[in-house]
Amino acid sequence: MSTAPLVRVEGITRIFGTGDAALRALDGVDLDVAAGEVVGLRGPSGSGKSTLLNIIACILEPSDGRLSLDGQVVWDGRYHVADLRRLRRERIGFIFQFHNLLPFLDATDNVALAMTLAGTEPAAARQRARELLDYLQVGRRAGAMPARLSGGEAQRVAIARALANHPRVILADEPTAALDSERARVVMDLLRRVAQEQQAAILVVTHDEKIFDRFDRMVALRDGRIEAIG
Ligand SMILES: Nc1ncnc2c1ncn2[C@@H]1O[C@H](COP(=O)(O)OP(=O)(O)OP(=O)(O)O)[C@@H](O)[C@H]1O
Repeated sequence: MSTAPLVRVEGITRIFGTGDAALRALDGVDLDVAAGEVVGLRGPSGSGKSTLLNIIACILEPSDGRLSLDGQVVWDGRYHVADLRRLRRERIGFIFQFHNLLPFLDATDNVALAMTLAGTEPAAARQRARELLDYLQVGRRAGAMPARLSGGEAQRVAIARALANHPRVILADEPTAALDSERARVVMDLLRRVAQEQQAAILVVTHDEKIFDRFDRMVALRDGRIEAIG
């Protein structure tokens, strides 16, 4: 296993628009996230948090800089990965503010689908889905449809789905915003456990002050630049 950080962002810049309308949403951002680390990313609205997350997820192309994942240069003026969709599916787990579960599939099948799309055989996918739901302490809701899950349960199912293909990089955009303090802490403690036990690198965008003490490190963005690291 390489000792390089799982996520390495070097001088990443993203400009939207051209000419007078050009906007530097990110301006030379450097950030490393190591295996086992849970890093928080905060900053005012419009400071570039989602832009950075989308660049690390290879959903959005940078304008300049270099992005490496697990020691491999992924972008440095162009992508060095032939199949970006496969990279996203197999190496990156994404957790959103709202769980985005498919309403017509139960909890198990929501998690299993992520695996069958990546080529896992359906019975094996369902078995691993149930194990993951147990791991996230929501196993007793394995057969429930999303509409019947509480916010905290649904978010834990969404985390199980994000973990389905053993990603080493997990990106979360406001994962606790819709949860009360206690449920938010449960979700964060589970993410910490995932980071440690699976040696994953986890980057979480958050405005949620009630979970600030749950991060190994907090990074603040302002106007597309890293403001402070604490
Ligand atoms: N596709 C786009 N086209 C043009 N401008 C964009 C686009 N996406 C983002 N921006 C601009 O880039 C800047 C950074 O946006 P971004 O969504 O990354 O901020 P954010 O910190 O995630 O904000 P919020 O907390 O409100 O979600 C903003 O000024 C935004 O308007």
